[in-house]
Amino acid sequence: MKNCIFIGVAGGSGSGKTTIAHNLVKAFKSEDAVLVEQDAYYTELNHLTIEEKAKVNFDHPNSIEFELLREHLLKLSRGESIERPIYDFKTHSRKEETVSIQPSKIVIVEGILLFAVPEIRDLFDVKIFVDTDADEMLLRRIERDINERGRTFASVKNQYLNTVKPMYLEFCEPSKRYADVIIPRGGENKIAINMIIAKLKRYLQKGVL
Ligand SMILES: Nc1ncnc2c1ncn2[C@@H]1O[C@H](COP(=O)(O)OP(=O)(O)O)[C@@H](O)[C@H]1O
Ligand SMILES: Nc1ccn([C@@H]2O[C@H](COP(=O)(O)O)[C@@H](O)[C@H]2O)c(=O)n1
Repeated sequence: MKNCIFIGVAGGSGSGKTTIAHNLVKAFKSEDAVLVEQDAYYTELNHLTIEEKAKVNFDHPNSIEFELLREHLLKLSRGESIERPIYDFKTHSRKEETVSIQPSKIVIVEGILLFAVPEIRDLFDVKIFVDTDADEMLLRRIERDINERGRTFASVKNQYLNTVKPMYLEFCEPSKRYADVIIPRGGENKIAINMIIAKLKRYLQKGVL
């Protein structure tokens, strides 16, 4: 018997997944909803130099330790806590420390490839796809990667053309077909976010979606 419901929030990089996922979590008491980010599960690449790491295709499903993510989600569903890794985008590696995440009635998971991997997709009770225009996603990514992830414009441009865009078209965008709800325009779509919150509040009161 599952002790929680899983809400998956997928969409392209820069589409607004993190913003939406945080807005959802914020609407509930801290013991009722938790967030697990797919980004925390990027595979450790200790055998590579930082220059080699920067060239890795981080948008292919093989770059993420989905087995560990699945194991952690199943633990949460059994009412057990997890130690979620912490990923550092500046060094392309996992930190030594972890974050303890307690089991909760609502578990929100966000990430670009959640619906592209059947073993993960199948866990979700509700699948939300954040659908934002490619030009807006790219502009947000350029700003964020330069300001927060220690990148240059040239590195963002090369990565976008070589891996981000082709992998989005191959894996992420086609996975939209599995979504139950598609949210246009991303993080600031308050009407869509409030409708989902209302549905989840009803689930907490009545135990049904
Ligand atoms: N609707 C929006 N309008 C403008 N900027 C936004 C919007 N939604 C998100 N952003 C900004 O774009 C960047 C990427 O958003 P984020 O939610 O982190 O996307 P994702 O998790 O899909 O990569 C962040 O800096 C965020 O503040
Ligand atoms: N070392 C890394 C690992 C991942 N990325 C990029 O992150 C994107 C996914 O994160 P979002 O928050 O944008 O959903 C993905 O597109 C990877 O290219 C990276 O640049 N470096």
